[in-house]
Amino acid sequence: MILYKYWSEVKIVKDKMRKRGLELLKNLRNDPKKKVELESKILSQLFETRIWQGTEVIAITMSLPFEFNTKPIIEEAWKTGKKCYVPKVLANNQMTFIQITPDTRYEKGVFGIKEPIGDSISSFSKTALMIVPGLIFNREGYRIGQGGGYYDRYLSNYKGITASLVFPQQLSDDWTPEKFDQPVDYIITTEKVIEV
Ligand SMILES: Nc1nc2c(c(=O)[nH]1)N(C=O)[C@@H](CNc1ccc(C(=O)N[C@@H](CCC(=O)O)C(=O)O)cc1)CN2
Ligand SMILES: Nc1ncnc2c1ncn2[C@@H]1O[C@H](COP(=O)(O)OP(=O)(O)OP(=O)(O)O)[C@@H](O)[C@H]1O
Repeated sequence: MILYKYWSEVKIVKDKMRKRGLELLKNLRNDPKKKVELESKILSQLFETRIWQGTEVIAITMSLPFEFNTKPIIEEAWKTGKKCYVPKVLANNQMTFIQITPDTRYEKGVFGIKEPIGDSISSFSKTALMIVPGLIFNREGYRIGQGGGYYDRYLSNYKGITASLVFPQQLSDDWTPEKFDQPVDYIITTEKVIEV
């Protein structure tokens, strides 16, 4: 961990790391073979965990092309009888989760992220497993996301289990989390599952 002279340096460093994270994900997208190879290793790690096997509900994003492809996870969840929920962005940097099924229709929201059409109440049990997106992660489970604070806000009231799927290059301890940053419970990498 680094000590900062000025509080604002924390934000400056986080912002640099965020840019770096975005850049490395975009580079990985340009090497689809490598991306699929890393993703399938991480998926095998995820599907072996008891947190995956033991949950009946998952909350997950509809991924953008440069992000970890979540489609195989949603399909595996349905195949094994789990319910899936995805975020819908609301006003004031809040979000809610809506259940999807193979029949769900989508519209594009902010950033072109697919969101289910129509509204429905978010309600999933405390035993849900939430797969949390991010750009950079440290070994204590703290993350730097796209910068809206959506997950930090949501997770501050969330009681279930959280895990993130992390490419090797996304792991970095060269930054300091802020007071409001919410760590995830599990970091799932190509080689191992880190319980923080
Ligand atoms: N696939 C996917 N879905 C996701 C996320 C994600 O990281 N990936 N999110 C993870 O959080 C939430 C959406 N995140 C968003 C983050 C920023 C902005 C956005 O409009 N940013 C503006 C201005 C930022 C601001 O006003 O604070 C911008 O960047 O110009 C929108 C959505 C929920 N869904
Ligand atoms: N619980 C909270 N309540 C109110 N504001 C918050 C909360 N958590 C974070 N914020 C605000 O959200 C802003 C963005 O936070 P940050 O830069 O950590 O986003 P991020 O973690 O990258 O984004 P995300 O959580 O959407 O992936 C910060 O300016 C912060 O003040």
